[in-house]
Amino acid sequence: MFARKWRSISKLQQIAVGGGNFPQAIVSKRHKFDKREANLWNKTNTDRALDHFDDFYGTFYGDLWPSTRLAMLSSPKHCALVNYYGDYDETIDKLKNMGCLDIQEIFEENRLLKKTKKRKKDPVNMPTNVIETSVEDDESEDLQMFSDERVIAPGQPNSAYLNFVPTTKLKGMEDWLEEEDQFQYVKPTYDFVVKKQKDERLDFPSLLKAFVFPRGDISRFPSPKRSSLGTSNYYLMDAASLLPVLALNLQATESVLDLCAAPGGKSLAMLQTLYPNRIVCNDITTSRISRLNSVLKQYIGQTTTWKHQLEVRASNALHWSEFDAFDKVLVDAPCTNDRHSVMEDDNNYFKKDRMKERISLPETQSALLIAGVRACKPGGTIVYSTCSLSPIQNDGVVHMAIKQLKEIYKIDMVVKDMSMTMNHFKFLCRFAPSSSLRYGQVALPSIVNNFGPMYISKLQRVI
Ligand SMILES: C[S@@+](CC[C@H](N)C(=O)[O-])C[C@H]1O[C@@H](n2cnc3c(N)ncnc32)[C@H](O)[C@@H]1O
Repeated sequence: MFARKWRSISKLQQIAVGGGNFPQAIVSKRHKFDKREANLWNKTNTDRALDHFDDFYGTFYGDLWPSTRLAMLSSPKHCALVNYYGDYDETIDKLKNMGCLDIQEIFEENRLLKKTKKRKKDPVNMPTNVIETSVEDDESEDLQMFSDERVIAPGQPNSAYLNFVPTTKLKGMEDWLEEEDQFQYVKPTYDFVVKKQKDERLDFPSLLKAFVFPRGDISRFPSPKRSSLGTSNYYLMDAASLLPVLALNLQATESVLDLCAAPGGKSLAMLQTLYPNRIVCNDITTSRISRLNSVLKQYIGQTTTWKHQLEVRASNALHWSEFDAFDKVLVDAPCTNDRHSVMEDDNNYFKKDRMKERISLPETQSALLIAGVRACKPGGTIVYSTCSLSPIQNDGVVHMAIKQLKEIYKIDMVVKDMSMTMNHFKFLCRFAPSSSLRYGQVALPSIVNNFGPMYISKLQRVI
């Protein structure tokens, strides 16, 4: 632990505490590391974020952390989301000619490949007439391999970090409390069980087309071009941001709420499916709503397709009052935005005077998820996502929300296990092993395909 902290402070600071190249034992005798003191040194916000991540994620993700760290400190990759409302076919051809890969095509190929591999494993018992059977058969095999419903029982590993530090406890700690210090307040919650079911088969929306450069290729997309309709031909976004939208498994004529929608990348991806018969894009921040509106103008343009179906709302989701109303709800919550936190000093959650706000994020996220569930119809689907690797902001929030939904609102939830589905996206993202998470999947940035971080948890409201 000391070694990690030691590496994360600058050479100058090491010398200042009598270190330099001194063996750690000598250094630690001369100067015991003090978190409070370290934070008083002149560190930038990004330094503080990295220190925090080295400690917290280093412990949680183990061997996967150094390569994730390297990727987060390197230039991110993008995908090009083709705009249905701007030279769609021509853009697809252009992207293919540039050597880009069609995410949808590879996803479907992987699904078929997996089916073929399974058959090869057991050729003797395989009746010859099923060799060309449909993809659905493959999914049903998965179902057999996988128990239909699993109950996460109290006392299983990882359950210990699932309570938050109450913000009332923060008094007097404003200068130095780390997110990980929330652990010291944590008591295991062994008083309820969470049901987990295998996720349904994902239908990749046929019109949703997004392209990436192959693995290891760090080419950049040219800026989007104006199409013949005046709209832009593609939207550049993190490919991992498509995962929460895909996890919703949108179907034609469904109603969708994007509770924290701005600046609108995921809303735009939903619109590209042409599926929803109603879509509400909500956000609390006026300036970000303006960005959302300009994205919609730039990409949807003058089309009347969405005139009566698309609504942009500027409201605080915590006061949402339209209950039991939507088939699908996306809660893409505000979070520490880890990539931003290690790269940009401005608007950084690790700024000293934002400490309270940062530490209270899980409570806010949990309240937003609860609002999203209450806005969803019974039987409907809710996807919770963040672009943080923090187990507290991810699984911790989902756990807390499920518990409160049950206790306060008498709403039962089921967690959908998306691990099988996400297997088909391994060409795109590197996922943390399922054993490290209980309620979702997390895409870890990797230098060969630098997307993410992105955590996704899929829930179904039972009643
Ligand atoms: C991660 S960003 C959303 C990104 C967006 N989904 C996208 O794909 O472009 C989180 C958003 O949550 C919004 N937000 C934070 N608190 C909120 C609240 N109480 N109600 C509604 N929106 C909120 C922020 O303004 C921010 O735009």
